[in-house]
Amino acid sequence: MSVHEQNNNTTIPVVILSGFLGTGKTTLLKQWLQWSMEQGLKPAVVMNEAGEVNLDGQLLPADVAMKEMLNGCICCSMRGDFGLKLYELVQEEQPDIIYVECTGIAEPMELVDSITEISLYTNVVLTSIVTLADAKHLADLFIPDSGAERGTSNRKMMHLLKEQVRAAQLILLNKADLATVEQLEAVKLRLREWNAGARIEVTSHAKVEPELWRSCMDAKVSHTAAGKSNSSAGEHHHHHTHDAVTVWTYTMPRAVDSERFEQWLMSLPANVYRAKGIVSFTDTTKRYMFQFAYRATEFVPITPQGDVKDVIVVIGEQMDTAALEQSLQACE
Ligand SMILES: Nc1nc2c(ncn2[C@@H]2O[C@H](COP(=O)(O)OP(=O)(O)OP(=O)(O)O)[C@@H](O)[C@H]2O)c(=O)[nH]1
Repeated sequence: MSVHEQNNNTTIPVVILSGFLGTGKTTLLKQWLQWSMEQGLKPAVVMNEAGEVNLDGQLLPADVAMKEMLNGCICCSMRGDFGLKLYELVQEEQPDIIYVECTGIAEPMELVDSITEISLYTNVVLTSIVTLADAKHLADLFIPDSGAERGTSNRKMMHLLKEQVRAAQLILLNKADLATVEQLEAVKLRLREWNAGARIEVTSHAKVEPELWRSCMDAKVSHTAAGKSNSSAGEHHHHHTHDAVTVWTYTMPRAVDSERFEQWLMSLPANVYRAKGIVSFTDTTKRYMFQFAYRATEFVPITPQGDVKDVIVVIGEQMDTAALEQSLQACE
C-alpha cells in the first residue's frame, strides 16, 4: 500500500510556511515538495501572493496541485476564502500533505482558527507553523544605536516580525551565509526572547535535515502552542501591522537592457522591501525570473508555465510608483 493510500483514512497534515518578504519560504517549499514526492507522498500547496501574479508558483513543479490566492493576504482580507481553498484542495486532490505559503506580510496566527474550523468538515490538521527569518536583515534591525529600530515604519515591521516568530514551532534563521557568527548569536538571543518554546535552526538556503521536515508533519498545533497565550491584552492590535505595505504590479511593455535593469534594482529606495518578476532583456533571447530581497539580486532563466507576460511586482511602504515607472522606462 502506498503512503498516499495509507493516509486516506487518516489526517492530512497542514504545514504553514511564514516569514517576512524574501526570507526563503519558496526556497524551503521547493525542497520540501521534492522530499514529499521522493517519499511517495502527494503534496499540495496553497500559495498566497500579495501581488496580482503567482510568480512563486512558477518555481514549483508543474504537477503539484495548487490553489492560488492572489492580490491580498490570507491572514486578513482573504481569510474566509482560505478555508474554502483548503476544503476544495482536499476534496479535489486528496493530498497527503498541504503546504501553505503565506505572503511575507502575513500574521500566521490568524490562520489557526480557519484551519481548526475547516478541520470540522475535512480531515486536515495543522501540524506546524514554520517561520523563516533573514539573519542579516534582523541583525541590522537589532544593532543598538544604529537607528534602525526607530521610526514608525520600523516599529511596525518589528511588530510583524515578532508576530511571525511568536507563532512558530520551528524557526529557521536563514541566510546564515550572509551574516557573521556574532550577528547570528545576537539574533538567536532575540528570537529566543520572542519565542521561548520554538526550535531554532540556523540555515543557509533553507537547507535542513530531512528529520526536521518529518517532525513538522507529526506535531499538532494548538491555539496556545501557536502563541495565542503569549499575546498580552496591551499588545492586541485591531489593525494588521502590514496595513501600510502596498504592492505595485507593473506589466512590462517591452524588453529592457539587462545592465540598466540591474542598476535600477540596486538603486531602489529603502522603502522598497521586495521586488520580483519575469523580464526579457534586449541583449539575450532568454526570459529571466529575478529576485530582489534585502539588497541582493538573483536572475534565473525561466520558461514560464502558461501564458505569462513580463511583469514586475514591487512591495514596499509609501512608494512613489510614478517615479518607479519612469525610472524603469529609462531601462528600455
Ligand atoms: N544568500 C542567500 N540567499 C538566499 C537564501 N535563501 C534564499 N535566498 C534567496 O533569497 C531570495 C528570496 O527567496 P525566496 O525563497 O523567494 O523568499 P520568500 O520568502 O519566498 O519571498 P516572498 O516571495 O517575498 O515571500 C531568492 O533570490 C533566494 O534564492 C540563503 O540562505 N542565502
